[in-house]
Amino acid sequence: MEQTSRTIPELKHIALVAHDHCKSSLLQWVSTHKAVLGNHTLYATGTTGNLIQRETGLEVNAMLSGPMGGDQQVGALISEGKIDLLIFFWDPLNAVPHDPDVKALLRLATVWNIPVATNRSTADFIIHSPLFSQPVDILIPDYQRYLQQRLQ
Ligand SMILES: O=C(CO)COP(=O)(O)O
Repeated sequence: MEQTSRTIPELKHIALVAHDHCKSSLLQWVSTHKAVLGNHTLYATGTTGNLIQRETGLEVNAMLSGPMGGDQQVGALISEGKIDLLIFFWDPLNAVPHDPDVKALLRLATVWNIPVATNRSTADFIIHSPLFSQPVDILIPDYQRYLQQRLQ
């Protein structure tokens, strides 16, 4: 696949997602970094987003709840280049009914090469990275060229 680049802007669009046993951990992380996160545009799956809003007062664009399609909505935004960073505390110790959607979300984040944290220490590394507070060029699939080649 040919690649092109896009710029992750200084003010980022950040998606926040947590499975039920990981929600308290994500809420603590968001509270710790509330001042920084408040400068960015936040998205989340339904329950996670409403809990963040309620507990921290941060404004969050809440999708549907994960099992009802929220993971897929976040994945669609990633495919459209509308999400710059994914913080997804997924639960490695409990099964969820929408496991294919979880896999699909993580897959699309990898396809579109956005930074992903699946646990708290990675989230800490990301938010403390100098790259977090500046514009960053990332390589992404060159969709237009991909389409042109397929239509030849
Ligand atoms: O299930 C989820 C992610 O797979 C999260 O969904 P909720 O935020 O609605 O709990």
